[in-house]
Amino acid sequence: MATTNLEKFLEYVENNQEHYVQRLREAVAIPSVSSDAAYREHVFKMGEYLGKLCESLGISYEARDVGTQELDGKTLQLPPIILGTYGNDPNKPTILVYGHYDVQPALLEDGWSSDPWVLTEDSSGRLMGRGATDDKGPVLTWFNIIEAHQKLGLELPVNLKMCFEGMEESGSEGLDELIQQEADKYFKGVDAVCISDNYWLGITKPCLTYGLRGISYFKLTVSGPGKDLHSGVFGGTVYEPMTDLTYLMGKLVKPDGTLLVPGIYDNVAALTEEEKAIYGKIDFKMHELHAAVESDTSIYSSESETLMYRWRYPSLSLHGIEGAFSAPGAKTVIPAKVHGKFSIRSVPNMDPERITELVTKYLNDEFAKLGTKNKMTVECIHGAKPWVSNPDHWNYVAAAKATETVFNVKPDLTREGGSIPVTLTFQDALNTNVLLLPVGRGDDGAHSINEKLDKSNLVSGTKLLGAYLYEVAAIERK
Ligand SMILES: C[C@H](N)C(=O)N[C@@H](Cc1c[nH]cn1)C(=O)O
Ligand SMILES: [Zn+2]
Ligand SMILES: [Zn+2]
Repeated sequence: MATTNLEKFLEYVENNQEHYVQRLREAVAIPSVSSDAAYREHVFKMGEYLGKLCESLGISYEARDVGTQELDGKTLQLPPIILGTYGNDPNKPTILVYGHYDVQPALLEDGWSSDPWVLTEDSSGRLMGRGATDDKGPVLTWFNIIEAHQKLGLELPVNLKMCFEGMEESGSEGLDELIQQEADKYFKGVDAVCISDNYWLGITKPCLTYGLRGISYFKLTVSGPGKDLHSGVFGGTVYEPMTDLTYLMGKLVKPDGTLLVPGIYDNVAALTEEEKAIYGKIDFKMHELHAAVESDTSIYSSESETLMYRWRYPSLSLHGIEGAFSAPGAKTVIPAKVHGKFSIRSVPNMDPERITELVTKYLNDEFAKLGTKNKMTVECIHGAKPWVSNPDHWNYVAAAKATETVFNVKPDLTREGGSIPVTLTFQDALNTNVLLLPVGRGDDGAHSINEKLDKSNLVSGTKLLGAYLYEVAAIERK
């Protein structure tokens, strides 16, 4: 029997694994941390790296300047949004793929086993390095797919449009405006959107993801003394910013995860019997969660409750305190100004503006009760709305078929607790279906130390996303 183009493609990918690992190694070596001004030049370098890939593969592209941002009192140039176009055949569907080329911060001293900017492969084929799974590995698969087709002398079955940003981990600044402006220009004619920027639930079963929580990220600042002070000389005689701040942070959430901000649960969508039934059918086991977090400190003992509190109820996490003493040793200091960082993961039908109002009022009320002479401010520094898509759409049917081709299994339909600001913007501004089609596993450790992507997932993910394009081209789209 004649070999199909898809079969040729799958075989090519299988035979070129080391090339894909090498490409990921080059990308991981660029520390493109978007949240830290000191790393901004590297975010630009990563954008240039993708631009060069586009050039080498004949992808027509533009590195779109989206202006500046204010960060820590400085005006910084925002990294460009890479817009690429590959193919323009009116007889083919057009798929828009999105990903991000910025990463979370990473320091060896955080506890990494090796340099986070050097991709390290262990004996089990785990490719460890910051951005390996979030989101450099998945972004590179789109280039791997185009390259494989060129080497094989094959056309892609679809037209591809690409949108890769360098600010996703810091609120996607500049992207929403660009999408609104370009909805009827660059993005015109897009039939569906595919994003690979999340993970399987566990470590073996692939999934398609149709919902995400939103995020409201807050900075709570308390200041008093004009400079850091000696705690022996001044302790007990001045109001201490850290004392006020930690008191307030302790008033935000209970250890069992309950949010303490009055009114915060008011708009949370009610749980229907129909929705409740979904959770029991998902292939997910508590031991997989325990393995992923490397402890058994889960709040809920059942799989269903755990999934509900990850996907459909809000959570509040305390992330850190900027300005506080945190080095080794025993410095006896009273920090003069401290910034507490926390975020709320929001769910349908919570509204970001209402969240900010409720949090601000609550913290001001609680601060007033302290009777301190220090000053307090609170601001939401970035946010994203929750997103839910229609998993019955042909885009999901095509992805499910591709999953069966590559993994020989029907994927689970999942939601996820993380946030990708652009999902809802694409859905609304382009009036199109958005699909999340993950490459990595639930234990990849995105945002954590020792982030990894298994080599087998890099390879199967490249096959999956390529097979998805074939299914999109073949499916009845209405
Ligand atoms: C799910 C995606 N890969 C991701 O990690 N998103 C981030 C977005 C974000 C928002 N503020 C900072 N980063 C997340 O969910 O934390
Ligand atoms: Zn991330
Ligand atoms: Zn991501």
